[in-house]
Amino acid sequence: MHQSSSAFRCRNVSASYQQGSAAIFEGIDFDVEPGEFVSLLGGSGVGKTTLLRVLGGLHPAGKGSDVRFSGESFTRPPDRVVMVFQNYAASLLPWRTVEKNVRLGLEGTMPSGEQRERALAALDMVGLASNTHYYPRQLSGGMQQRVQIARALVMDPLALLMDEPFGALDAMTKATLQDALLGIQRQTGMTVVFVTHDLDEAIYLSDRILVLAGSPAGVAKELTVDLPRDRDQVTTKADPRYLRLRQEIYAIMHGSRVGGT
Ligand SMILES: Nc1ncnc2c1ncn2[C@@H]1O[C@H](COP(=O)(O)OP(=O)(O)OP(=O)(O)O)[C@@H](O)[C@H]1O
Repeated sequence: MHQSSSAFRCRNVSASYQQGSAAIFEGIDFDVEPGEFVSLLGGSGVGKTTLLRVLGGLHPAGKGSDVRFSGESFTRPPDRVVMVFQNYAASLLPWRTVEKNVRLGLEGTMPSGEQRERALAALDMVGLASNTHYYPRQLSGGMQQRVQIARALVMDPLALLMDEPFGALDAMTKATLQDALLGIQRQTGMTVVFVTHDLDEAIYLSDRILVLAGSPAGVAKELTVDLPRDRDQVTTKADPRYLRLRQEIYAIMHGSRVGGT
């Protein structure tokens, strides 16, 4: 898996659900650099999922929008841009083993041996190398979400678009998967755009955070997370810079100012 000149570029991006109806968001401008981890953070209904779907070519951007991946505009999902959804349980096929679920996207594109090799490599990355023959019903929620991530990784993505992938997991499992994701990103160099409404999760994972707010929504704030990489659930979250960012973002999301900055 390799890094290339892939990145998102958004200018004046808007979207709505019906022609002529009010925009969910408008005037959105941002770039995502190759290998960067960017979170879209905001309250429920602000439009995070819709924006992610626009980046993934699954929802049309409004008139006058300019959305590009690797310098190219698109109207369908760009090659090697892969989505990971929150609802992992519903998207695994119960009659297929873990390995067969992961191979799904490769079928018909390469010989069986190669599919298997790639599936096993992806499962190894998410820590499921010894569970390849399990069926989804034999897996915990966290393991099912690991399978989903492996299913995305097997496509050799340049960019992963993740929609609250850990939203339904307990705190412990969530923390473990956050660290697994950071490890995978370091290893692959892929670009990640991550939707969450959990500000701690956004700070812990990201290089940069875009806070969406308003109706129609816009980018209320763009913050660089100046915390060292090699993050750790305990020490990173005790870092004064982490706490300052947390305070600042909380104030933006709750419409008040904290600390007078
Ligand atoms: N299929 C749809 N048809 C019509 N309106 C929709 C559709 N999907 C979402 N919306 C509306 O678009 C707005 C943004 O929804 P979206 O799911 O993008 O927000 P979100 O920030 O991801 O919310 P959440 O955090 O609750 O998932 C909401 O007002 C929602 O009601």
